[in-house]
Amino acid sequence: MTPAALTQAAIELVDAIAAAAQAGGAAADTLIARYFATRRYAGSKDRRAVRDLVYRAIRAAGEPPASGRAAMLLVADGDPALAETFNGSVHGPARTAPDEPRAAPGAAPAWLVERLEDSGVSDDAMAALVGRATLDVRVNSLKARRATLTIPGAEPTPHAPAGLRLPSGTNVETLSEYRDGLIEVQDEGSQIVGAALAAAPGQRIIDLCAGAGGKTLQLAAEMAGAGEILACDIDRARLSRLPARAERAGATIVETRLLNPGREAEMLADWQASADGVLIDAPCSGTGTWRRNPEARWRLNADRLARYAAAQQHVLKVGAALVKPGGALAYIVCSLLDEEGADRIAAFLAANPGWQAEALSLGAGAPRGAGVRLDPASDRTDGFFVARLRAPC
Ligand SMILES: C[S@@+](CC[C@H](N)C(=O)[O-])C[C@H]1O[C@@H](n2cnc3c(N)ncnc32)[C@H](O)[C@@H]1O
Repeated sequence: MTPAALTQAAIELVDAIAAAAQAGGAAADTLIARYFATRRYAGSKDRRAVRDLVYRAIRAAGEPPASGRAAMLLVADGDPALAETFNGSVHGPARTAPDEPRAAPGAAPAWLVERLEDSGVSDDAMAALVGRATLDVRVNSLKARRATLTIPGAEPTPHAPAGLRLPSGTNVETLSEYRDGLIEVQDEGSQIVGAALAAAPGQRIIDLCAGAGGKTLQLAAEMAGAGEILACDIDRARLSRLPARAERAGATIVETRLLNPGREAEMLADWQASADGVLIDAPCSGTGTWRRNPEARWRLNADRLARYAAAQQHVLKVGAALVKPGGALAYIVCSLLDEEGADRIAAFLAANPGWQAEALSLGAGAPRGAGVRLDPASDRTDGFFVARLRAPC
């Protein structure tokens, strides 16, 4: 494909991605894969180049752009070679008109910038939220030690004891260490907050919002494969991926239980007030993971955010009832917004006298409300809020 044709393809894709984000449609990666499935003439180098342009445009435009072309022109303003591809050639974009509008630059839509500012998120952290993510894996201590793994280009992550940072673009799934369950893809921030429960061997632990089990497998490793973990979720597709991952990781103490929304307490009656620890990796807006899905900030609106807060309050209530007297509850969201993090914990503590927030020393992050917050500017991780609460005895 010619450079102009690459630009045109990227413009078409940004159009589709912006429309889908606002209509609750497919994610950018899915749309890019679909686009190329019907354009076999594009080689792998072309696909990489288009994908790179698409993500540069998504990252640059804070508000959903009026068009893919307006977003690409914004990027072209800082890239003369890209600007030259607006040359009116056969498969390329039309020439730029005088005073043609550009998409609005920024880290996020204005209403979200305001909410992030209200949550004490600095300009640097906001800009880093849409930067490029690192590629981190967690060494599975059930099968391996970080010090003895020799993955080309891998460096220990600065804070998480089992983390390795791989060169960007590494195809992890082709590594024998991955196939043999010695490593799992997991951002360093996720490893740091996942350790906040401080689960120990022999304990009975519930991972209430386990999804496909990223943190369940971490808990199993921290527990040295001794004890019991019940991994739950309301999403059948996600939870069904966990048993195969657990088998690969040698995590034999994990059982799964699919919950019906609204009937969680009933379906967990056998675990009421009996868990040593409950991990709640709550459903959230994912503002902390925009580095990986920058179009997600075009997807969010105030109603959705309010629904997340209600869901968070709900899972906190369900999870707290499962903790035994004196047991621990760790609450995590991959968001920097107080309304999903610090405010949810403040509301829980106000409504549940006797519960106490504990000080956390995670080696990263900064105090926020009753918990700790990690951000991509200070910690070079995805953004997270985490708090650990102790149940009354
Ligand atoms: C942030 S994701 C979990 C990610 C996962 N812990 C990991 O480390 O990969 C949040 C999960 O909460 C689940 N969820 C939402 N509402 C729930 C509920 N009422 N009970 C249990 N799980 C719920 C969602 O289906 C989703 O999989």
